[in-house]
Amino acid sequence: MSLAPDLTEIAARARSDLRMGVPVVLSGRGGAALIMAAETLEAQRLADLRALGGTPVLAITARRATTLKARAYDDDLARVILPPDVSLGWILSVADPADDLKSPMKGPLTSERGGAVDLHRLALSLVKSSRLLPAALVLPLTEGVEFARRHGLTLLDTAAAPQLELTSPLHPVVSARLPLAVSEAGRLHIFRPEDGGEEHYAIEIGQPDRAVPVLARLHSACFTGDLMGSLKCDCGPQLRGALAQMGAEGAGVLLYLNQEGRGIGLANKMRAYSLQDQGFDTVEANHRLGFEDDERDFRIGARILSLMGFSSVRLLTNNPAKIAMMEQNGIKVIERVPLKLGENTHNHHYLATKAAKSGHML
Ligand SMILES: Nc1nc2c(ncn2[C@@H]2O[C@H](COP(=O)(O)OP(=O)(O)OP(=O)(O)O)[C@@H](O)[C@H]2O)c(=O)[nH]1
Ligand SMILES: [Zn+2]
Repeated sequence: MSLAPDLTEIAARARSDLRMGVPVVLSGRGGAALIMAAETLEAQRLADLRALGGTPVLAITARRATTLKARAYDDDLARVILPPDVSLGWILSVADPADDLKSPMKGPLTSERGGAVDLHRLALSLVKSSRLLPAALVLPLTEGVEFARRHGLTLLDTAAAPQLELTSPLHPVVSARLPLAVSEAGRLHIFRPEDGGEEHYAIEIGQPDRAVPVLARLHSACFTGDLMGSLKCDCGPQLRGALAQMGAEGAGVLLYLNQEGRGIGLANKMRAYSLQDQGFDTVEANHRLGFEDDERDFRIGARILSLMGFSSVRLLTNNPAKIAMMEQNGIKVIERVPLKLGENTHNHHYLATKAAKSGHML
C-alpha cells in the first residue's frame, strides 16, 4: 500500500481543480496536454495559456458541435481551432448555448483533424463529471511531468491505464433508524464513493426478505421537484408515491441517487430549463448543451442494491433504460411496477417527450 493517491483519487483532485478554474496536466500514451474547463476559465489564465505558444483547441462534444455546425471528425467530439484573436467571450459562447438564438453566428468554426484524441476525450469526461459545461481547452505539451511540477499542477498520467474508470467504488458508511410518515419502520443508509465524490442514499422500509424480489425505486435527485414542488417534472409526486406504496406493502427500498438533472448537475439543468423557455424540449436542450439525453450511471444503483444484499427487484419505473441497466449489472427485474403520478399542465409536454424520445412507457 502506498501513501500516494491512486489514479481515481488524482482524477477527483483534477475535477476539483477544474471546478476552481485551475488547469490540469493530462499525460498518456499519446503525449501530454494542459487542460482547462471553458466554464471556469478566467481572462488572465487564457492570456497565460496563449503566452505558452502552441495551438490550443476547444474540445466540445459532437452534440454541441452539431448545433454549432462544427465538424466532429473524432466521432463523439470535435476539436475547434481557436481564432488568433480569441477572447474569453468567444470561448464561453461556444461552450454555452444560452445566447445561441440571440447571436447565432460564432463561426464558421474550423475543427482539427487527425492525431490522437484520447486526452481530449478524457478532458471532456472530467469536465462532464465535474458537472460543468462539456467544453475544455486543450493545449498539447511536449512534456507533462516537469511542466506540472514547475507550475504546481495536478498531473493525471493515464499511460498505465488508458481506460481510466471515473466511477469510483462505493462503500456503506452508516445506517440508522428513521421513522417516516409512510412507515415507522424506516432506515436510512449512506453510501460513499472512494474518491470522496457525492454520497448516495438508500431508504429501507420494513425488513425486506433478501430471498424474494423487493419493491424498489431508483430515484434521481431533483432539487426542484423533490423539495420545491416544481410543476415542470413529476419527480416529487413519484418520490412520495413510491415511498407511500412501500409503506402500504410494509417493505421496500428506495435509492436516492445524487444524479441531479439526469446526471448533468443542477446548474446545467437550469441551463436546460432556460433553453426549454426558448422552445426546445427536454432532450433537445440537453443536446444543445452538449450532453446526451441521459448522463446517469445506473451501475451505482445496481451496486448499492447488491451491497444491501438484494439481487432481484420489482422495479417502480416507466423507464425501460433503468430496467436494462439493472439487468446488465446483475439485478434481476422480476416485474415492472408502473409509477404514473403528478401530471399537470406544465409537465404534460415533458412527459410526452420522454415517452416519444426516451421510450418511457405510458
Ligand atoms: N437534464 C434534465 N433533467 C431533468 C429535467 N427534468 C427532470 N430532470 C431530472 O430527471 C431526473 C428524473 O429522474 P427519474 O425520476 O429517475 O425519472 P425517469 O428516468 O424518467 O424514470 P422513471 O421515473 O423511473 O420512469 C432527475 O434527476 C431530474 O432532476 C430536464 O428537463 N432536463
Ligand atoms: Zn424533477
